[in-house]
Amino acid sequence: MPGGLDRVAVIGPGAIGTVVAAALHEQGRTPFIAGRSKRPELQLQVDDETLTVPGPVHTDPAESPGTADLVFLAVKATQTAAAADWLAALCGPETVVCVLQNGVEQREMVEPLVRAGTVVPAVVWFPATRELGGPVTLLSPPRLSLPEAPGAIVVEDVLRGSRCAVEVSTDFTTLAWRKLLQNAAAGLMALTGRRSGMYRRDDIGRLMLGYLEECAAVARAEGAQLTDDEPRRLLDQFRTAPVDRGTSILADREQGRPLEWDVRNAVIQRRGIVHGIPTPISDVVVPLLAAASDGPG
Ligand SMILES: NC(=O)C1=CN([C@@H]2O[C@H](COP(=O)(O)OP(=O)(O)OC[C@H]3O[C@@H](n4cnc5c(N)ncnc54)[C@H](OP(=O)(O)O)[C@@H]3O)[C@@H](O)[C@H]2O)C=CC1
Ligand SMILES: CC(C)(CO)C(=O)C(=O)O
Repeated sequence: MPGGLDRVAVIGPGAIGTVVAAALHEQGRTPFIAGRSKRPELQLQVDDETLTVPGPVHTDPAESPGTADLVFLAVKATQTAAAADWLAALCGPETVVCVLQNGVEQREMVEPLVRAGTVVPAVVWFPATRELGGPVTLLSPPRLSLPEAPGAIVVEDVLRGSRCAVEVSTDFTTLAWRKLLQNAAAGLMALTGRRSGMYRRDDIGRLMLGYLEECAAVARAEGAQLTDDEPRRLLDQFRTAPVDRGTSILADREQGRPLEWDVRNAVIQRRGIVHGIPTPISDVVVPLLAAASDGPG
């Protein structure tokens, strides 16, 4: 981690963490890399180019170089608690923690683990995949949305001019829920073991529209400005995507890892209860995802 004002760290050098680490490295801001599995370096495949981010990936919080100015947290939401020692080792009162995770509850989940510092959620719009033991592949240009909030300016400054675009929004609630709808619907792929092509089926299209209407009703109650045609627009987006386009929750299912069913799907059910909005499709989808993830059996 370089000295001065650019002490940047990435916790969780997986698909998303590697993309951000590469964007930082290309800008001369090579981050300190905090992970779970030892590796000498990170590799990112972008079209025909392979970018290498010098490591190593540190796996012991005792190896922390001290507090960072900016920490990107890119572990899965199911892994956040296990990354608490890294957060403790890298965060001081001036540290900004930018949470690169799906969901709408990043602050509630991460703030209790950051004893000092400011937590800023981000919407991660780009897909990236990670082969076990292999490089990460970037599938579309990296783009983040952040709320107009303390700390967002630090993220914007650090990534300015890099391959990872940062947008600071005055209506983050709408963006975060729009992305959550996308993730909730993508969760159906983890149930079928199929990719985007499955949304072209009429029966799945009807199920998805009903599910998205339900999610949109909860999102609106939470303050998101979603238009009536949002569910149809999203369905069309999934139907026109390449048939083999996956999603990180499907990758987790295929690799036998715990699924982010709580932050991506159950949250709609939970917030529906708060607002008195029925969520009959979630009431079927969520237990199936939870059981697929956590068993028993
Ligand atoms: N992949 C995608 O296309 C997108 C993902 N997202 C979201 O981004 C977040 C990150 O997802 P993604 O990058 O796909 O996940 P990955 O599984 O690819 O990466 C997670 C990384 O965190 C590491 N890790 C696990 N536990 C710890 C720990 N205790 N301390 C430090 N590092 C740890 C993992 O290590 P190990 O190598 O040992 O597994 C892995 O390198 C998720 O919330 C996801 O929903 C959002 C948009 C797109
Ligand atoms: C690919 C994308 C952007 C949409 O599903 C995603 O958020 C994920 O894979 O988790």
